[in-house]
Amino acid sequence: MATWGYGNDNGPATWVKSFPVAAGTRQSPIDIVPTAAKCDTKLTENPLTVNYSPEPAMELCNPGLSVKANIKSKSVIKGGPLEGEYKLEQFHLHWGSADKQGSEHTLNGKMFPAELHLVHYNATKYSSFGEAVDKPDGLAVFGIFLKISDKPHQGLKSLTDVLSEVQYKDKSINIKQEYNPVCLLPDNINKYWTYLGSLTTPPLCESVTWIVFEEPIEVSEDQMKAFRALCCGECGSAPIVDNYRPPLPLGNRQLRASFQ
Ligand SMILES: NS(=O)(=O)/N=C1/NCCS1
Ligand SMILES: [Zn+2]
Repeated sequence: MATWGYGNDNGPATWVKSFPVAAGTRQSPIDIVPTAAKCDTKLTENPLTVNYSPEPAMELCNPGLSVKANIKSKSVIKGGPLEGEYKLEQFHLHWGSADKQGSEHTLNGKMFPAELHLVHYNATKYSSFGEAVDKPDGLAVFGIFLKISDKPHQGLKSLTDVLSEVQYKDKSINIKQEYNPVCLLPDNINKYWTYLGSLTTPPLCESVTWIVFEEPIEVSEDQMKAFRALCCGECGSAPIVDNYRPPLPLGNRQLRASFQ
C-alpha cells in the first residue's frame, strides 16, 4: 500500500482512496471567515484554561512528514468548547516551501507560512490517545498561526536550534533543558475560533474539536529555514515542505468565535 504524503502521487487529493472519511462532512482544515463566525458567549462564561507542566526531557522526533514533540508530563486544558479535561499528547507543525504558504487553516483565504498543532485527548472519558483518536469528542487541537518577524520566537528557538540533529527520518533527540510547551502559546488565548472537525492527516478521524487562535506567534526567517531543512527520509532525501492539507468545505457546520 503506497504510503500517503504530500506529493503528486500520494497527496491530499488521493487520500480518499485509502481513507474514505476524507469525503466526510466534518473534515479539516477549513477557511476561517471571521464575519461568518457566530460569537458565542458560552465560550467566555467558561473560559478556556491551560495548565501545562514542564517536560523534563522532551522527545523531539522526525517521523518523516513533520517534526513532532512527544509529551509525557501532565499538561491539560479545559473549558471553552470543551467538556472534561483534555491532556496534551504531542505537538507538531506544518509549513511551506516559501512564506506565502504552509498553514492548513486559512484566514479569509490567506495562508500563513506555518501552523503549530498542539494535540490533546479527552482524558476524562478515554484512557489513552489511541482510544480517543476515533471518537467524536476524543480530541482537541490548538491551531496556532506562525508569522514572520525579524526576531526569533524564543520558545521555538530551543527546538529550531537542534532541528539539525533530527534532520533525517526516524531520528529523535531529547531536549535536555526543562521545556514548558506553554511558551508556544500566543499571549492572548481568549480570542479563538472553534468548530468540529477532523485530523488533517490520515486517518483523518472526525474526532477533533478545533481551537484556532486569532493571535499568531512570530518566528524569524532563519527559524523557517530550519524547518525547511528537515528531510523526509535519509541523507539526500527531499526536504519536508508544503506538508499541509488544503481547506475543506465548512458545510453545515457552525464556526463559533470566543470574541466579537
Ligand atoms: N494535523 S493533525 O494534528 O490534525 N493530525 C494528526 N494526526 C495524528 C495525530 S495529530
Ligand atoms: Zn497537524
